[in-house]
Amino acid sequence: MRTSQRATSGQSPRGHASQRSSWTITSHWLIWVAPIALLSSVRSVVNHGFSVELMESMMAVAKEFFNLPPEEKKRHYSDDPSKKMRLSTSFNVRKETVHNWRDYLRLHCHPLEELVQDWPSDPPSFKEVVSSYCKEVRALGFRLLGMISESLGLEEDYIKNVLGDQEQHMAINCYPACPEPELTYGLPAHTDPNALTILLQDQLVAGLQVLRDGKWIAVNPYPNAFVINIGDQLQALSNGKYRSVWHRAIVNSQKQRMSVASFLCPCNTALISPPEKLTEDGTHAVYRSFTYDEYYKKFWSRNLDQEHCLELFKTDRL
Ligand SMILES: O=C(O)CCC(=O)C(=O)O
Ligand SMILES: [Fe+2]
Repeated sequence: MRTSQRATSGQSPRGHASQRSSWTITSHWLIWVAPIALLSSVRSVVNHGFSVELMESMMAVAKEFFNLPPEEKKRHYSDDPSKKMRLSTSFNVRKETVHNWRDYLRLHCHPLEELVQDWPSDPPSFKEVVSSYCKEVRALGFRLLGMISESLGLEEDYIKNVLGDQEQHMAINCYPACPEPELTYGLPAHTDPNALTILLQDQLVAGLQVLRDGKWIAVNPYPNAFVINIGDQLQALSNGKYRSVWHRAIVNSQKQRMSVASFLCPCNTALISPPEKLTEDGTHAVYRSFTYDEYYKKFWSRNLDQEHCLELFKTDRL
């Protein structure tokens, strides 16, 4: 399913890959995650109350799925982004001319009971493990949103209420070993269009990088940690106080790498607009109000390598 293509950016994807992120939070994440996230918007969190066995089972079943024979997997293949369960490749094969070295299984996960029956039944434990994981990840995401609200001086449930009955999507990413890794990306630089992303990384193979002060920095796997990415919607809602993080995945010639990204997304009708509390001192709204539906359609109508989608919603552009 994959096609090797040249990366669009002239910059070497391997630059800075060996640097270790200094941002990993090793303890007291409940205390630290919100204030630190104000400064920069990707964090590794541990002591998160999430079952380590479940994290391991999730990664194991993800690997098992991608190790199935291609004939078995291909029944799930689709390039239609509106499908609620599909196996696909690269990012948006209908739009892009340059593809990336990634296969992924994308699942809509809420409401779980309505969706789970359409998920793969091979490996046999897939539905059970992934459903349990989705439930736990949702609860963790809500705890984080509560902390982020409070860090902005808002009620704990403010953001959760604004985002409505949140959608939840999952991308199980598989980046096979690539014979010419310097020519391509697993995923090129992008920000996540949703509110909050909870990323489970392969413990054995590194590949995630984030942009900080103009440099790409490796976020290497850390035992039992999740990486938390702020997405575009929290940037808009917080009037730019939280920033959605530019990140990318590089590939290597030796080993397949996996990651499991869980995306909490506002419901389609949620109105994304900064709370009065953040503008009452005369600070102007950086972005015009929009519904998530409007944003999401705009995001998927474009390529990942274009200007940041949020730029199109800036008030000083009107
Ligand atoms: O594989 C990774 O570490 C990053 C995945 C990612 O950014 C995504 O699925 O949006
Ligand atoms: Fe991402």
